[in-house]
Amino acid sequence: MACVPETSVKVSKLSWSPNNSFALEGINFELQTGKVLGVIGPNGSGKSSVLRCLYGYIKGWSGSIKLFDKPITEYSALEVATKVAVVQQDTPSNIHLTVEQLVELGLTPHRPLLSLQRPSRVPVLEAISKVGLADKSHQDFHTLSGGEKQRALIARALVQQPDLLILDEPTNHLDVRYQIQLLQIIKNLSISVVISIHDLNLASAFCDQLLLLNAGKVVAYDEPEHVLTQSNISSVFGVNCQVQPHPKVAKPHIQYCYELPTHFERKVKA
Ligand SMILES: Nc1ncnc2c1ncn2[C@@H]1O[C@H](COP(=O)(O)OP(=O)(O)OP(=O)(O)O)[C@@H](O)[C@H]1O
Repeated sequence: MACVPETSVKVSKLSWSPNNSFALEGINFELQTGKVLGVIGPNGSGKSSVLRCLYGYIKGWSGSIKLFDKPITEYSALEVATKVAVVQQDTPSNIHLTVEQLVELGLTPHRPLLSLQRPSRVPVLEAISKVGLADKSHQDFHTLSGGEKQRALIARALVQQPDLLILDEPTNHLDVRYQIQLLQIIKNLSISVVISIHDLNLASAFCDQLLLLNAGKVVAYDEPEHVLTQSNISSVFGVNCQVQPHPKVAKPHIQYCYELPTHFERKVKA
């Protein structure tokens, strides 16, 4: 039996500077196999850029990125496609496929080249039903609501059966029930997940570890209770809040005081 590496992602000294200014500078973190890492931080702090480096969309970075103990630069495109599934932040608008056809595309990396045989619909229908779109499976993707589109793309990623799932703000179009449901599904997959997320309470409840970024640098990287401190939140996001253990899930829960501090200087890139 193939031995599963303990670490799915290991990032060391990752820097990226488009336009001669740092978008990412000296980023270090690693993700244990089967765990969920939440990437948090204010707008423009570098969350999507970190994710894009991980799935090979951004080139020209420096440092080291290893996926399952192997440098990402040594992977072929097909190897990445079979191991890593990605749900990007922006939902594409030019897909003219039904939900079922779109989700079926998730099976493509696993199909033998030139295979004419239609793959089994079972995993496709299961994934569609998991994200609550069973009644929309024949509807055209481009006619779905924003949240439905996002769930269809997540179903496509699930069908891919990746070892590593990368999700860039997957909850931003979802209502609160679907946000919780999606994060429960992700957690129950027991695969390695890197997810960027704006809702700090959801990040706290569902992520094993958090990477807090500000202006392209790591401010904190640890378990939620050590990252989501009142002082980190107010200094990075510029909001007043109180942090207490959630009464049910024993993770930090943030209550915002809906008054902004009078002095706050947003950090900008170097
Ligand atoms: N291709 C690019 N060329 C130049 N600058 C870029 C490029 N991509 C990202 N940036 C800059 O890098 C910084 C980080 O962007 P990124 O999208 O990673 O932030 P983010 O934390 O995901 O933000 P948000 O929460 O708003 O989605 C921003 O200042 C952005 O303008």
